[in-house]
Formats: sequence, structure tokens, C-alpha cells
Amino acid sequence: MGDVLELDGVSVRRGTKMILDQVDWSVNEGDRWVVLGPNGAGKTTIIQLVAGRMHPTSGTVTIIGEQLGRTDVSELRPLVGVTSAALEQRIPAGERAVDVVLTASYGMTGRWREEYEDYDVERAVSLLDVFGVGHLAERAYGTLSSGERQRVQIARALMPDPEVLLLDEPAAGLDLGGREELMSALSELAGDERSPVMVLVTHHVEEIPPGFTHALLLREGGVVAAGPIDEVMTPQHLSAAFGLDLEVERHRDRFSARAATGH
Ligand SMILES: Nc1ncnc2c1ncn2[C@@H]1O[C@H](COP(=O)(O)OP(=O)(O)OP(=O)(O)O)[C@@H](O)[C@H]1O
Repeated sequence: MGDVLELDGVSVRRGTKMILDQVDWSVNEGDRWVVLGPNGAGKTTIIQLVAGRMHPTSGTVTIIGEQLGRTDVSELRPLVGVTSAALEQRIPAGERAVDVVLTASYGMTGRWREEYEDYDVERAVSLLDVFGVGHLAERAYGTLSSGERQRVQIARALMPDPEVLLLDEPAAGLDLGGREELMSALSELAGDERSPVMVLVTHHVEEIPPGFTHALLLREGGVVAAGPIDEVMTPQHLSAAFGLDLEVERHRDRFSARAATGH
């Protein structure tokens, strides 16, 4: 098998605007990528493409060896777990947390559901446990905190045992404690070789979980830099991506950035 995800000369145009412009990107088995860039850079658009939920205007998108447009996306989608604010809005507030996770596999086939129902429930609860929210399995989703919801959503995305896990701004709106708990859960997931390939979108370098291996920096639909995280996370590349002079620090496995002071 070749690359897990591949974008080759991908452009997306809406009206006269190029949302993505000639983007090349490849993601290999075992990679954990962060996609970083300012508002409007095209991050969510890339996630939509590699989730098989959008087609490029030109260029090719290959997901687990299958080229978008030449394959049945309904077969591909269970192989790609996604968490995003847009998906979250579709979860009914009254649904129990365990059902939020379980329905991810119910989306496959009815027969599969009937045969493996007990196994499914056990798997859903153990996934909630992995993310420290097993005790909330019976609680209505709408009563959970933002941080707890994020972790339920990630458990849901992992339920069908996907090959790829896409996380679109998982730490958005979390307080410091919630963010740090999520970082630690994602770091653990990243460090487990049985985990799927991971792609995490964020605006903030502070939200890169330890264990992430690669970074894709975007600005205005174009790639500023892509590759191993240590090579990409330089002040020069980040300043170019965000359009201001930045200082970047690394403390152990975490990054931080701020505007350069000029001395
Ligand atoms: N249907 C559309 N028509 C016109 N412009 C669009 C459309 N969809 C997205 N865009 C524009 O494309 C650009 C990239 O959007 P995208 O959501 O991919 O960016 P992003 O990097 O995820 O941004 P953010 O960090 O703000 O979420 C934005 O300027 C957005 O306004």
C-alpha cells in the first residue's frame, strides 16, 4: 500500500477565490500530522477533502489507495474517523454518551449491528474509558462539558476502527484544564502504534500534542512548509504562515509562539 493520504496538485475554487491552490501533501502509515495556519488558510477544506466529503476542483486526492472520484465514498468513509464542530452540532443533546459512540458503528450495516451488539457496547464503553469519560456513559450528551464532549467525540470517531483519524480543532473553546487533559489523551493516542494515522487541525502551536511527528503549514490556500515537525516549526516558517514576526519556543515536547519583541 502506498501513502495513506495523498494530495497531488490539489486546488479548490469557490467563485473567483482559490481556497486551496496547487497543494501537494502525502501522509504515511504511522504519521501524526498537525495542520497549522491562520483563519481562512484552508485547513478545514483539506480535512473535508481527505474525509471524502468534498471533491477538488482540480488535482487528485487519494485516500487509503483509492482516488476520490473513482471510488465509492460510502465504502471509504468508515475508514476515516472525523471530529469537527460541524459534526458535533448534529448530535442530539438528549443522546446518552455511550449511544453517541455506538451510533458511529450503526452507520455501517444493520446485520453487523445485530450480530455484535454486546461487543459493540463493550467497545464503546472501553473507548470512553480510554479517554477518561467512561463514568459519563449514561449521561445525556448535552449535559457534558465541552472538554468531555470532545473526548466522547474522539471515542465515537475511533469506534469503527478507522485507518485515519481527523481532528478539526479539537481544543477549540476548552479551558486550560480541559485543553491539557485533551492534549494528554491525544498524546497517549499518538504514542500508541495501534492508533490510526492522525491529522489534527489547529491555529495554535500550544495545541500540538506531544508525539505528533509532522506539520503542514498553510497560508491563503498554499503550503508554506510541510515535513517532520522539528524542521517545520521554525520562527521563519511560522512567521511566514501567520504573516507576523514570531518567536517560537519548544519546552520538552510542547511548542509556544508569540510576537517577536524586536530585541
Ligand atoms: N463555499 C465557499 N464559498 C466561498 N468561500 C469559501 C467557501 N467555503 C470556504 N470558503 C473560504 O475559503 C477559505 C478557507 O476556508 P477553511 O474553512 O478551509 O479555512 P480554515 O483554515 O479552516 O479557517 P478557520 O481557521 O477560520 O476555520 C476561507 O476564506 C473561507 O471563507
